[in-house]
Amino acid sequence: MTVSPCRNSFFVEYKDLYQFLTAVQENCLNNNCKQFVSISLEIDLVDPLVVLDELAEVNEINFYFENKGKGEAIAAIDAVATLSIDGTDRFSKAENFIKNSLKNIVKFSNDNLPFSGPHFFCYFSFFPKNSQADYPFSAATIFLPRWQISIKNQRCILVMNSVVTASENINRILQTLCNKIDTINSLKYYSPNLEVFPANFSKKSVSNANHFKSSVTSALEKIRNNHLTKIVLADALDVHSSNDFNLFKSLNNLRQIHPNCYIFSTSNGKGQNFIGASPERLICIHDQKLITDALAGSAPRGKTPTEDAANANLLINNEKEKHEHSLVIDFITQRLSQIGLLPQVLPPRLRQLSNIQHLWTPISALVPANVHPLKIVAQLHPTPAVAGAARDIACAEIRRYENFERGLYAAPLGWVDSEGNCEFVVGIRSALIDGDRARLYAGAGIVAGSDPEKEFAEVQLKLQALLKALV
Ligand SMILES: C=C(O[C@H]1C=CC=C(C(=O)O)[C@@H]1O)C(=O)O
Repeated sequence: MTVSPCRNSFFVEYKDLYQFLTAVQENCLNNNCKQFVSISLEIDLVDPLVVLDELAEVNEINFYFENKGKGEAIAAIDAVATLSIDGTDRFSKAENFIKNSLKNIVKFSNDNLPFSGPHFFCYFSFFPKNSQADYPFSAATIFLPRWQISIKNQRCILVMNSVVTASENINRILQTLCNKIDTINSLKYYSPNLEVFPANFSKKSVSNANHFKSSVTSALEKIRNNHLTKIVLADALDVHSSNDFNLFKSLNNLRQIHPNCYIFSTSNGKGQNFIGASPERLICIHDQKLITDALAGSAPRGKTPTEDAANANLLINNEKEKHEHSLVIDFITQRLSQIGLLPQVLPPRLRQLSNIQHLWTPISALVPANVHPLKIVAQLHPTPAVAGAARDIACAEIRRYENFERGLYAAPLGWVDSEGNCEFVVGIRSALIDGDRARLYAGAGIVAGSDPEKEFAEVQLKLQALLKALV
């Protein structure tokens, strides 16, 4: 079998790649084993969201992650290895799965390619086990994608992860890669316009306004009685559209409307997707430098610059909002210290989104090489920005007050690479999409001094920002 030509620069690497695969296969023969190869190549610039839209199949798992502000986007399509589990030890099992898989992966890559090499994509549920029996996602899913397309600094990298066995036809692997590059090269760059059509939606709150407000009132009573100091209560909105939701257009809208949020989407390979635009980074580790966000305390954006500045000023000086925020800083610094890190609290600032602004304090730390990113995720999730304080009491109360499954809402999702780099966000301002149905989720932190009316309005504001993007 001969391999037909594709992109010019691929020829440069072709000989090396052939030799690499032959050597891997020889090893498989000698040791009677199979191995994974992770091949990274630079390709012509393409929008990973377009690739996702064109190449993802309904029956395959996938993941999309974009931060427009950072000029980064990554799409992971189909899986060569997957772990789906639940339970309180889901983070440590995920860590072991990644570590064991990496022992059996051989990399082919030029140095200095961004997002090169194997990346494991992970998403977790808020609680260790979902109580809704037919909730469509496991409490933890970790996968090594078959295809990964990413953009960083205007460079586009394709990663193919594949299995090599003693009997594998190496030319077939190369032909598959070549065909994929050709297909991707033939895709048009998408014009980044907003596509907001007059919505033909019917909407129904899962709880109803009174249920939410009376839960806040009851929680405030528990706060007064010192049962807890903070609880984050969420609301869900069910939306029924006259057509199936268009994920690609909805994600494109989200990235236009929320350029400084993390846009994410993941599919379970059975037709359901979880998507959103989150302002909250759980952790990002790059070259052992960790950064995490304490994000809590909110105010609406103003309609004029003067009103906006007044709202910001009120937020920065509001004792109730500052208390709500400081509980998150205290929790994060304590939890990082417990695993031997030395957290540095950076100067506080505002995170201003299109419709809402938040108190924001980034926290940094150096991560020793022996501390896996998922150990830190396990240590931090859920922070008081999405659960409350004391955490376990708040989580038990959340189960009692909320009459829907949180599932992936407010839980970590992101990627880990083979060098200990990672990025995880908290899946807030999110929606579960199933054909023509969507369930939207958003919440608000309740502390002493919270007003049920205002908290309800804050949640509605967050839900509207998401709803506006759905088509
Ligand atoms: C729990 C959510 O937001 C959290 C993150 C930022 C600000 C928050 C607040 O001010 O209540 C929440 O703690 C959500 O949007 O679903």
